[in-house]
Amino acid sequence: MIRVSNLNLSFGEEERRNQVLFDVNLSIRQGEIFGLVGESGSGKTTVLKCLAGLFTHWHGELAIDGVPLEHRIARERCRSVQMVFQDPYGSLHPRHTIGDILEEPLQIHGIGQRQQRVIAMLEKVGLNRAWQTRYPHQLSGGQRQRVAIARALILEPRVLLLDEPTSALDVSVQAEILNLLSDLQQQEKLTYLMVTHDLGVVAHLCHRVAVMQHGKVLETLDVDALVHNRAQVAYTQMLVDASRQDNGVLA
Ligand SMILES: Nc1ncnc2c1ncn2[C@@H]1O[C@H](COP(=O)(O)OP(=O)(O)OP(=O)(O)O)[C@@H](O)[C@H]1O
Repeated sequence: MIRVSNLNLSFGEEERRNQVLFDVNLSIRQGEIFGLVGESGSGKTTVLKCLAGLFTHWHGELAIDGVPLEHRIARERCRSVQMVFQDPYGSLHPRHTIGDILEEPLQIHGIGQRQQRVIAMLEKVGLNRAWQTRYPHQLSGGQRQRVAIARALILEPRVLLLDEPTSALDVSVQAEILNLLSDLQQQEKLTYLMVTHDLGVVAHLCHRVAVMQHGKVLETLDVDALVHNRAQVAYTQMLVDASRQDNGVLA
């Protein structure tokens, strides 16, 4: 469903050139929830941004559903791939109502029956039609992230790219949003590629995971193997041990 082949990306020119991705390879199946973990700065978000078309100067090959992605953002790509960002405070326009925020992508893509679609989508994410007239600042962090997820799904994409979707939320709200994402994935038969630093989230939600360090994928493994100490690479084992010591989520 998602294929990333020999993905390389650098920022800056000549002596300021900084290569941040080195021959990244990933192959994610239809209906899979695939995690990307690794230390800060290892390139996880950058991989998502290449797939979302937010970076276009990459080298290599990217494909969604067998269709190669071009080095520009194409309208059709928005229909098949959407991204949800970490910070629901920054990602919603503060002066637009929730109804406007959800309707805008439908308008841009010339899709009809917008009212019905907006209301149906609000209900899917656990809100209702009354939320249409509210503004982002009137919502809690969890409610904003529900709106961000609704906006990502309103064009009925098949792939969601999730960048730390719960890390800006209170612990009590994180589980709610993870459960919502899990339910939506099953109902809509979506494929997720999710960046997280939280191995507890990986254990709870993901089927497989790739471990990144310094812009490279060190290994890809089943979550079962991760949880049961069958990682091949010492760095992965170190992440697992650190997670166990921190909060016991993988204990
Ligand atoms: N627009 C940019 N210009 C220059 N360098 C960038 C840009 N975006 C990212 N980088 C660099 O690319 C590298 C990888 O960043 P990236 O955000 O992908 O890491 P990450 O693994 O997602 O980290 P984190 O978990 O902290 O979000 C970092 O060294 C970062 O400084």
